[in-house]
Amino acid sequence: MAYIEPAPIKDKENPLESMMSRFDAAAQLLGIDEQMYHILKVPARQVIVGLPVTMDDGTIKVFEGIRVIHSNILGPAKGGIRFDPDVTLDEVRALAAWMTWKCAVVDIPYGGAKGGIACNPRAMSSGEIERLMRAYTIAMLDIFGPDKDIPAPDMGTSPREMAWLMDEYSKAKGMTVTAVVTGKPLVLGGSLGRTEATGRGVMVTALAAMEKLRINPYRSTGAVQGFGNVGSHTAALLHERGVTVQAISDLSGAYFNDKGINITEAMRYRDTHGGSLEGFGGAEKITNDELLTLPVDVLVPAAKEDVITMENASRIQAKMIIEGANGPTSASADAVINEKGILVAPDILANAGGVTVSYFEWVQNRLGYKWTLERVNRRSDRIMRDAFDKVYQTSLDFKVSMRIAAYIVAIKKVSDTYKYRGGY
Ligand SMILES: NC(=O)C1=CN([C@@H]2O[C@H](COP(=O)(O)OP(=O)(O)OC[C@H]3O[C@@H](n4cnc5c(N)ncnc54)[C@H](OP(=O)(O)O)[C@@H]3O)[C@@H](O)[C@H]2O)C=CC1
Ligand SMILES: O=C(O)CCC(=O)C(=O)O
Repeated sequence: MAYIEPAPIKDKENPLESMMSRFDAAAQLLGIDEQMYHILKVPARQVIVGLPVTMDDGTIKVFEGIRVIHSNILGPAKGGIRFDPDVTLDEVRALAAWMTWKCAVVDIPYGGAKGGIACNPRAMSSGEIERLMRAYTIAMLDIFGPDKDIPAPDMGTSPREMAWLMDEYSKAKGMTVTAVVTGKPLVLGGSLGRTEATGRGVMVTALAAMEKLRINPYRSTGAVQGFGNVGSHTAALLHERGVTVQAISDLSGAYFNDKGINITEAMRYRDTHGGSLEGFGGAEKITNDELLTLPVDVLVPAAKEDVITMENASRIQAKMIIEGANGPTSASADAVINEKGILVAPDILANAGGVTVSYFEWVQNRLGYKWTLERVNRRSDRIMRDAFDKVYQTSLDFKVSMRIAAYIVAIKKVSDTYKYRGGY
């Protein structure tokens, strides 16, 4: 297949540049005019706030809180909040744009947003994190809202933080507003299935890709980088569908067993050892880079951006890469990966199960009703499979990789919406 791909970026990449180079390639193929190009490129709103927080030792530390709304043309903006020491404005801008494209790929009525605070939640007490989250919520009171911008968890945040956000927002509004945030604990109006939804979508995508490559899951092997929300549930669900998951990892390193890792045991170990796999037995310790280059059928990067780069792309041996993380492949690695004939299900398709079930959570909150797990899973599986088929067919029609095809599907939907709405 002849691929039309973005030009490689020479210097160290940042996620925003990676996102933009794929966007440019797809926009060019679609023949987007210059005005529309600029409308789609520039974020609708970017907010940076200073957040003074009293630390446990009595000192006051000021954090920088970011929220970027890339687009709200399809509906309220939607996207997670990241707590990580490496958070930058460019990263959040890229993540917000990816949310716009992701929601369009799975055809849910949301725009894209993302939030981030540069902090190290592992080095903070629960009280310090709670005060930070509440301060961020108050600072974003005019930004957030069930019809405006609806946050959710991302790296370093979980249902616990979403509960604090919901509580602080509700107190400020003088009423309980469950639909202001998704990924909440069940008791506060969270949806059944949201915790494992992103991993489940990754699994559905991997099985669809295996079908195309005629790989029998029961005779297949996999490796998953990252063992947080996305990685651990992906590993568990792939295992449940017959895949021998030979390697898992977190920041402490990677753990390899060619007979397969016991994922339930690994999750239990992590949960009883301060959230880390450090010291996990029954596996050989390898590096995260070695995990990425294992000769497996399915590779799932589910940790963070730019882990598959020009430097290691030529050593990747997997038959398919199913992107659980946002932006795990640098744009400069695309051409090498494509030349090797590796099927890549891109982030804006493969990890869309999370926001899909977040959408279901918001719908349930607004209806004041609760769906069964069976209904949530059935509907999200169908959305994920339909999106996969649409992107796959687009890649055949345009003779491009699935990544560029996903951008084509998304950009077409968002630009058509702008054209019909007009008014600019
Ligand atoms: N949560 C969600 O619903 C969604 C998340 N995503 C994306 O998935 C990715 C992971 O998010 P999520 O699972 O929520 O995050 P979590 O914070 O729950 O987990 C992140 C995992 O990645 C590991 N990790 C971090 N840095 C590295 C590294 N350099 N090498 C190897 N492992 C590393 C962490 O290890 P340790 O625990 O040791 O720090 C942890 O196991 C992100 O890109 C996020 O944007 C995408 C869609 C939805
Ligand atoms: O569930 C959501 O609303 C957003 C999840 C998210 O941040 C993502 O898909 O990257």
